[in-house]
Amino acid sequence: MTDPVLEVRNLHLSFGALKATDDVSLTLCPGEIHALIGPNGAGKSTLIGLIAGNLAPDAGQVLLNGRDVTAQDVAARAQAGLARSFQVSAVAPGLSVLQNVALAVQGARGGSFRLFRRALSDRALTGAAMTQIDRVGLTARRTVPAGDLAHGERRRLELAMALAQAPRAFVLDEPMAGMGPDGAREMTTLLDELRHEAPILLVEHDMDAVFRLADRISVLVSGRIIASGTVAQIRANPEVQTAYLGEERLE
Ligand SMILES: Nc1ncnc2c1ncn2[C@@H]1O[C@H](COP(=O)(O)OP(=O)(O)OP(=O)(O)O)[C@@H](O)[C@H]1O
Repeated sequence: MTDPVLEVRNLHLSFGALKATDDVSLTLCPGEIHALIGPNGAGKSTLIGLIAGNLAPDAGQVLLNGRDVTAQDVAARAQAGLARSFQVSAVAPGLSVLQNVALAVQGARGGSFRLFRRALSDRALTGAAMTQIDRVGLTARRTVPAGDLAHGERRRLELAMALAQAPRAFVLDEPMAGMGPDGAREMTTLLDELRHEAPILLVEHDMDAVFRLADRISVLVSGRIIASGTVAQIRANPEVQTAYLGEERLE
């Protein structure tokens, strides 16, 4: 079996008496989309925070490419290849799409942001940035200030910035949120392509998208993973139906 790119081992985190993360283990393997679903308050954001390094666990480990990163902060995990997108955003609204992505490329190469102006006139940098902009379908919008983008375009910009960091794993927090049906379909197609770049841990409430994209689904309820399996297994799991999906949503 291929080694997981991202592995979470027996993570625990309590807020006072509340067990927000209760002995959670999961893996993310090359090429896959592993969806994490669960009702509001199940602990999805907490788990993402533990994986990305915003939160420190009471117990357990996070491994990236087999290396224990539990003691590392957000920046160190990002440098190690963990690309988290959508809730924490570094998009500068006054800068163009191209400038934002060029800065992300520069940051990934360890460049100093004080060399900002030089970065924007560096052809190698802008060339690398354009490659990612083309991939997410924003070529025609490259000179537009990020602050003027429509919601779905902004999400694509954030993906281009994540791609610029040559990620080893994506952790995506509700990429379909706030999108209409067309936007959600486009994002679904894009994520389906990106999984080959780096596997995706996907937190998403849009069950159509989850059922279309996920190779595996883990269901989180009250901080615990109550089931993990393929789309077919999860749809057929009676405990999942009771706890979360509801029979009507499975039809
Ligand atoms: N900093 C905190 N202090 C105390 N309790 C917290 C804190 N952060 C989260 N919680 C609680 O932990 C539980 C899990 O919350 P979390 O936000 O991780 O759930 P979620 O699955 O992401 O929910 P949603 O789908 O609504 O975003 C909730 O009961 C929440 O109220």
